[in-house]
Amino acid sequence: MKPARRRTRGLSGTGSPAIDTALWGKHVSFDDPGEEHVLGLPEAVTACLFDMDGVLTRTATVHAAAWKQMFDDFLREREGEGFTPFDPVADYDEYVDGKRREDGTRSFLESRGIELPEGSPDDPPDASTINGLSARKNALVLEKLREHGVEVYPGSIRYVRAARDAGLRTAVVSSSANTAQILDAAGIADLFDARVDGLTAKERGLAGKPAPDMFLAGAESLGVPASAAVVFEDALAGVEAGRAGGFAHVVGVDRVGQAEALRRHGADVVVKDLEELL
Ligand SMILES: O=P(O)(O)OC[C@H]1O[C@@H](O)[C@H](O)[C@@H](O)[C@@H]1O
Repeated sequence: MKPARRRTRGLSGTGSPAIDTALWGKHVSFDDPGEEHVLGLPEAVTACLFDMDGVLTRTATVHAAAWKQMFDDFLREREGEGFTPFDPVADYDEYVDGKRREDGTRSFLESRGIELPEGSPDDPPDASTINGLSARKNALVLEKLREHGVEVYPGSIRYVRAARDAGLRTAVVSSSANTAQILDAAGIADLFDARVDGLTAKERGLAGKPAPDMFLAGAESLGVPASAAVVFEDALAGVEAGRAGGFAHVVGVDRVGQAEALRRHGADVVVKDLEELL
């Protein structure tokens, strides 16, 4: 596949130094000051891998609320009213965001020194197991989504369309086992050539983020090497996965004021919304 088209920016001859793209959120010097790389991407990029919750859809906050409700109920039952509640920003970002459901449950409990048996995937929501708590959280997410519907980030959707118009291939790479339903509910499923999600990861035995496996599988399903693909992520575990996979570029999407942490975990650039790259 050909690299994305470049367009001339008309700055040649202005005597400007190499373009210091404030747009990218960090200093990036292009070789030729007369050219702007399409959509803020390095020239070698032919494919875009988008995380979903928090990048394409406003569902990260729905997940965070469901995690809080589930963990707070669990902690209250276990420790009484004096329990330390789940912090929907700090705990969510650090232990849960971007990870597959059971990994999120395990990781937060570990942070509190709580060990529970794994149980089995068909454990009911009232089972005191990793699978049981995960089922409880999923029931809450589905209830909230049914109640409120799914909203997209319009700037992200414009960006995905522009990427496709520029000849780039697109995939969704999300840890969520509810990805297909959420894309359908948002009416954006047809904007992607491939999908790797929590269910496919389980079926194919792929390690979850922060391991790079899901993104590598996304690139493979688009028929491109990691060196030709860019990762768009809002989660610390997600940018870490992008960095670990050796992708051409990792764009951190900062919806909650954690730009510095996204950079530390592997983002090459951080934007507040993909609109900034258009
Ligand atoms: O519970 P689901 O829908 O399978 O999603 C798993 C995880 O998917 C990720 O995309 C979200 O960032 C997490 O918050 C969420 O917990």
